[in-house]
Amino acid sequence: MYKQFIEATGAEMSSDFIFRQLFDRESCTYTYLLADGGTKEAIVIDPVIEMVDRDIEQLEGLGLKLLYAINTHVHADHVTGSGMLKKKTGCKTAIAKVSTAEGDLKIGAGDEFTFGKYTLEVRATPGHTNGCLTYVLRDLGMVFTGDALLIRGCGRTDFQEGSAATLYKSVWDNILSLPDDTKLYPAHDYKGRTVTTVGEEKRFNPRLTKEVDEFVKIMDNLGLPYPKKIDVSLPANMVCGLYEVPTKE
Ligand SMILES: N[C@@H](CCC(=O)N[C@@H](CSS)C(=O)NCC(=O)O)C(=O)O
Ligand SMILES: [Fe+2]
Repeated sequence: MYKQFIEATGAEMSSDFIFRQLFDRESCTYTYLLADGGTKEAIVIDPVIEMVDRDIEQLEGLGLKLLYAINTHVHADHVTGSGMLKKKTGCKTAIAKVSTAEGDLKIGAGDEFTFGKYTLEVRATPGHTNGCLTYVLRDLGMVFTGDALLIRGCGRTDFQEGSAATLYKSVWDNILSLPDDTKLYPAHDYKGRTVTTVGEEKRFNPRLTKEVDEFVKIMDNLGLPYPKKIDVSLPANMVCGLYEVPTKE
């Protein structure tokens, strides 16, 4: 009876799941730490170089072993901490193959990361950049969207081979097609919000609820200034952040 209950609800799967949503105030970036509390194996999504010591403190405090530091895309606004985490913990880095960035694992749609009993599925969601990936933790209905989908918004499409029409298709086919109660965790939020759901975004996203032609017009007229750190971030993130990093050994 109890076993049937846990099979139906996924309770066994989630009872020892460790999850931390960590924030970098400067770039408004969310870094996600996921782990299996049983095996202690962990993954970090979208670390920020200045926050690596915080991430390591979290991992050590929870007694976790970091297997992978993975990126949703080549970020334009901050330098990734994935290379630094590799240097400090021995984990593997990962980034989309089509981005042509360096990383231990050059990944794409259909690839998977396993940590303990959990599996993160890789989906290609290009449009904000050509190499944007979304990570789906199906068992727990949690999705890490990078900048493809932001809460009540989406990533800009005016650089890094961005394309509004491509982004629209990516998001509708690969994210908003998931069950309505799926939780969506973005790479950034500029208004203090932390999480949304597929159902909410299908109803309330002011851009993505429009027809594709109107969406493209909206995206073509955002008029956003370029991220302040774009010139530093792009070359650094092509090598997982290990670029002109001062060595203090
Ligand atoms: N002001 C910030 C950059 C803000 C920005 O451009 N954010 C990106 C995501 S980081 S590539 C974006 O896609 N925003 C979409 C939006 O609608 O806000 C800075 O200078 O770093
Ligand atoms: Fe981005």
